[in-house]
Amino acid sequence: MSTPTPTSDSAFDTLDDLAPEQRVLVRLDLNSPIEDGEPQDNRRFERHAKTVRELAEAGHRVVLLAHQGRPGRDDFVSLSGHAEILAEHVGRDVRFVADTYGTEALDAIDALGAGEILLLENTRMCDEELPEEDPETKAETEFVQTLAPRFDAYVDDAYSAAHRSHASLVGFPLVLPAYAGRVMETEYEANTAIAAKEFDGRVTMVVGGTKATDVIDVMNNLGDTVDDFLLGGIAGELFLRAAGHPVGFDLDPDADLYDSQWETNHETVEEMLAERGEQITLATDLAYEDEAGERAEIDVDEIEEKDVSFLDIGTDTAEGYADVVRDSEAVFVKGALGVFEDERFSVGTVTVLEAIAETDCFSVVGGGDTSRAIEMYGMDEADFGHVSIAGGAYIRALTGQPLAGVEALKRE
Ligand SMILES: Nc1ncnc2c1ncn2[C@@H]1O[C@H](COP(=O)(O)OP(=O)(O)OP(=O)(O)O)[C@@H](O)[C@H]1O
Ligand SMILES: O=C(O)[C@H](O)COP(=O)(O)O
Repeated sequence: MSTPTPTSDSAFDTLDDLAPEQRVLVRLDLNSPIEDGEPQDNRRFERHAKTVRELAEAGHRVVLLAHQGRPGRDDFVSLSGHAEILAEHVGRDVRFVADTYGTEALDAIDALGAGEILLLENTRMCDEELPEEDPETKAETEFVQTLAPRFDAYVDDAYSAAHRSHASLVGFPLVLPAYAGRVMETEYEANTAIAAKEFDGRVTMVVGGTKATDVIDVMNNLGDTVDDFLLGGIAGELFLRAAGHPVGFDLDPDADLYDSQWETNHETVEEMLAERGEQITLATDLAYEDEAGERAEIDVDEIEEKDVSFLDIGTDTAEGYADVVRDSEAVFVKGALGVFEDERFSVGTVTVLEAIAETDCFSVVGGGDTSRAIEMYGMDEADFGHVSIAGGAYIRALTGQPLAGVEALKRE
């Protein structure tokens, strides 16, 4: 395992460039799963806590901005619970004020002492935050114009939200000296490595999960960089269907996993198989639930009827993929190879992740859902080069698209 580390010639000014005793406004991404109205602890808290602790220990006054959910959805809640979880990870008190830039927020900011930490309310509760607009427009909003004069510096740690051109992400870098936080630096380095780094040996990409269009875009963008794409999940089944196997169909008329994605993507998938099929490895066996509720497996060549739902790649395929991983210099993961949340169907995802963990390769594991398999099956995150906390931003990086928040932060 080799760890991607920030380079000294960073694209950004970083915390190393920050003057002492500043009033800093810090954008985090604490967007989390919500259960019964409460945020659930996850990697994002642990990662951002390091940036926040570093700033507080250095004696800065630290004011935090973050968002949660979207208006109209169940996960659109206050950040009061987030402050408690973050405080546990930072090991210091994190005050919370249920206001973002009104009088209550401004008073709480003014009352903050050196080394103290304050989290403001969900940025998406401000009307000016969300509409996707250019940085100049966002910089002129009342939200940005009211908060900015209270601070000496803006620190952006929210790589995983950087694909959004929202006020708290792209407005402040235009009006305050802007710096990348530690999470921003590390995520940026790791997630752009596939395009930016030169690898001498085999470069492998493991792709699966439920979003076939994302997978196809990633494969098309990285076709000249990656030697082997190892496929699984829904995306893998759609490729098998294009290769003529009776898999990758919605069997339940209410389900919408395969057929609409097939309609959108089948011509592209057929072309990809015809033009560069040698780069693309498909499962040779698949797993399903038999009548006794047990995991059962079948060779793809023996599947004659479309009468079962497949929930994982088979054991032979998983071992073959693990061999490719062990022979790779770099491995990137986007999406799970099966429904790993059910232990019976975790074999593909876990076998491949364990192979990455034991191989001395450069590795990045991304996708909000997929990276949960690491702790769920007792693997040590330290055995991976980088486990990304980004979902949509990771996809955009892998498909070669610029991220508005990253562009706004880069040095002129
Ligand atoms: N054969 C399958 N049938 C149904 N679901 C599957 C199958 N294979 C994998 N999955 C599901 O794919 C999910 C992970 O893929 P997803 O497309 O959500 O990608 P991600 O990159 O991890 O997450 P995100 O894009 O949300 O950050 C897992 O929750 C897993 O249960
Ligand atoms: O959780 C995420 O991926 C980011 O916080 C972005 O959230 P959004 O998709 O609601 O904009």
